[in-house]
Amino acid sequence: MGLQINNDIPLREKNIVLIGFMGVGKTTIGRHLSDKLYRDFIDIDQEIEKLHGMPVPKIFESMGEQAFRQMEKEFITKLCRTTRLKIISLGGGSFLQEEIKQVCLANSIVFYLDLSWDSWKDRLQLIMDSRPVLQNKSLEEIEKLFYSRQSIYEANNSKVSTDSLDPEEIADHIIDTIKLGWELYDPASDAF
Ligand SMILES: Nc1ncnc2c1ncn2[C@@H]1O[C@H](COP(=O)(O)OP(=O)(O)O)[C@@H](O)[C@H]1O
Ligand SMILES: O=C(O)C1=C[C@@H](OP(=O)(O)O)[C@@H](O)[C@H](O)C1
Ligand SMILES: [Mg+2]
Repeated sequence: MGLQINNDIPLREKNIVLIGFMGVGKTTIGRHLSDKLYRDFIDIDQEIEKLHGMPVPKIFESMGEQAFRQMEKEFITKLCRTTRLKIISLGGGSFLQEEIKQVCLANSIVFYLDLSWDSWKDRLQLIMDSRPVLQNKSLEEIEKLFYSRQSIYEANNSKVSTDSLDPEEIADHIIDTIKLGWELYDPASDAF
């Protein structure tokens, strides 16, 4: 069965969902988008952390990755079905779950932050300690994981190549793209 787009939500009110590999900047750029578009920002990892009162690595350690994936699924599914006008940054592994992918594509505008491996590996030290999936892996193993996940992010509405752009430039690019879409496909709406 093909994807069923939810046409009950006006395009301008759809949540904007950011996807991409760990460390590409989903959380950082989501915050910029939220400031620039005057919309609430929801970072799924941070919501799960608040709910359980511990950081993601601790959740992985004490409850296991399976439990974390289940929380991700429940959280994202509910948000996508019940909210509008939000900026939502997912965790890099969430699109591995088919149900999450489907619910995001059906109800929101999905933006892929695409960063090359060469640029990404310069960022590894910044994120290494806070990403349990990267623990105890060699650079070669991480590279394999990086490439093995690229295809899952190809399910998107739009993507931006983020190499050599700073977060503000990336956010501006996303806003330009989204506004063009609004003007083309939802010109009559008075919403934002
Ligand atoms: N465009 C960018 N250029 C340089 N560094 C960036 C950029 N975007 C994010 N970063 C840095 O990369 C790290 C990971 O960013 P983060 O937003 O947490 O990524 P994600 O949520 O995709 O894992 C942070 O230290 C952040 O400051
Ligand atoms: O890719 C992954 O499997 C994960 C990515 C992380 O989020 P970021 O993509 O924001 O780093 C976080 O959800 C968790 O550590 C697992
Ligand atoms: Mg993040």
